[in-house]
Amino acid sequence: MKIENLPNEFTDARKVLQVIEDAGYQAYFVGGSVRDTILHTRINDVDIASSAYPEEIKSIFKKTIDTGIEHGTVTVMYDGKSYEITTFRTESGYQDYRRPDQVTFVRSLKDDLKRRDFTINALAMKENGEVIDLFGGIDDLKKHIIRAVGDPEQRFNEDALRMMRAVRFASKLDFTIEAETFTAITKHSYLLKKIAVERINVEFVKMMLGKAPSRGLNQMIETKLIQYVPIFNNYVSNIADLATLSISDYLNNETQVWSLLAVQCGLNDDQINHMMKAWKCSNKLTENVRLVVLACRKIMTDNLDAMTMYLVGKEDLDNACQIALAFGHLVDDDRIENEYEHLPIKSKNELKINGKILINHGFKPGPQLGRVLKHLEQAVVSEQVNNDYDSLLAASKKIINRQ
Ligand SMILES: Nc1ccn([C@@H]2O[C@H](COP(=O)(O)OP(=O)(O)OP(=O)(O)O)[C@@H](O)[C@H]2O)c(=O)n1
Ligand SMILES: [Mg+2]
Repeated sequence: MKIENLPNEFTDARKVLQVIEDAGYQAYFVGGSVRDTILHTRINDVDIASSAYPEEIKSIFKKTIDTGIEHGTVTVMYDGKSYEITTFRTESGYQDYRRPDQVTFVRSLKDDLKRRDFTINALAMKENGEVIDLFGGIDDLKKHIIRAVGDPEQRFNEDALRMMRAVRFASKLDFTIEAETFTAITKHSYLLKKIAVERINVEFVKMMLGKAPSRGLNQMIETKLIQYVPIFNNYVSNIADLATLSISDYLNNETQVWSLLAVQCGLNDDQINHMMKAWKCSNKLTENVRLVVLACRKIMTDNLDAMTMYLVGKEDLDNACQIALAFGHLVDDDRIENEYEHLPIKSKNELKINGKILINHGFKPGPQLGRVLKHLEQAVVSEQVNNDYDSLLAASKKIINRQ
């Protein structure tokens, strides 16, 4: 196969391949970028592999950075852009099911491709668009199949994360997992215990945001991978129920993914914190998920009030609407957006009074002042007090007298 019009992502990188070839070595595009070009889908990153050893790459280009030199990766700066170039390599050892004990640089493309995870990822492409397909990757792309390169058991023993990658690609592309590969995952699913949660997280979220997340979830249950991921091992029936919904029509981002799961598993705030910690998600993301879940539950019980909209904010309100839609709730998102737009204020900075002004009016600095401002915020949002200086000052005095 030869691809005539390479996507723009390759335009500059082609020059780098040419420079390496002119120096007498081989260089190819490898991995996801070749797969996605054949599928006509968006390319994530362009990886380059070469027969040149790292030291040789460094002697060809003026400016390089030793990114992961022990694994054979050098970053090359060329015409103001950076490119990661990895020497063809084989790997051996894998005592810990995630890292090779030894990486050996080789000159043969075939040796490099045969240690890769799936046939659709073991394609290489020359600078001129010619695709090298040594393991039937193009055929599998056509037949919509995820198939391990060579012996699937060996591939999963080398890196157990690849089992999650299989369900990720099956969902992302809406492909089936070939029978032997599927059986090998079922047999080795327990090895996922060895893998850092951060790496599982990346694949899991990509799976949920794929074309066929229900397929991915069902495969995680069938292969028992679900038993070896945090939290959801205790919610298998909730996950099975989730897989019956057409969630892919609604999910667009990571916040939605975790919020959907939290609502489906009926988690409270403490449990959401626990889930997010167990999956090593950031505090910021956790905060967003708590807000989205709060809003989503109110939307689904037709209880959405001004203060919740204010607290949650526009972006997460939109996320909450999407989750409610995914659960089949009829959501009038235009109405909700309109109500949000008409809130008297969107943030406390918009209050026509602040701590400093109140202090000038004789209020004492300290926690009590903070409470007064909080009250004012609530009163303005729920339209009990107008957002003007005089009304706010009067309301502040009333609040202080009450306390
Ligand atoms: N556990 C892994 C991870 C990666 N790879 C190989 O390294 C390539 C690049 O990996 P990565 O960027 O993680 O995946 P992509 O296939 O490029 O997918 P994405 O579009 O998400 O970048 C893969 O195509 C595959 O050939 C592998 O064999 N085993
Ligand atoms: Mg990639």
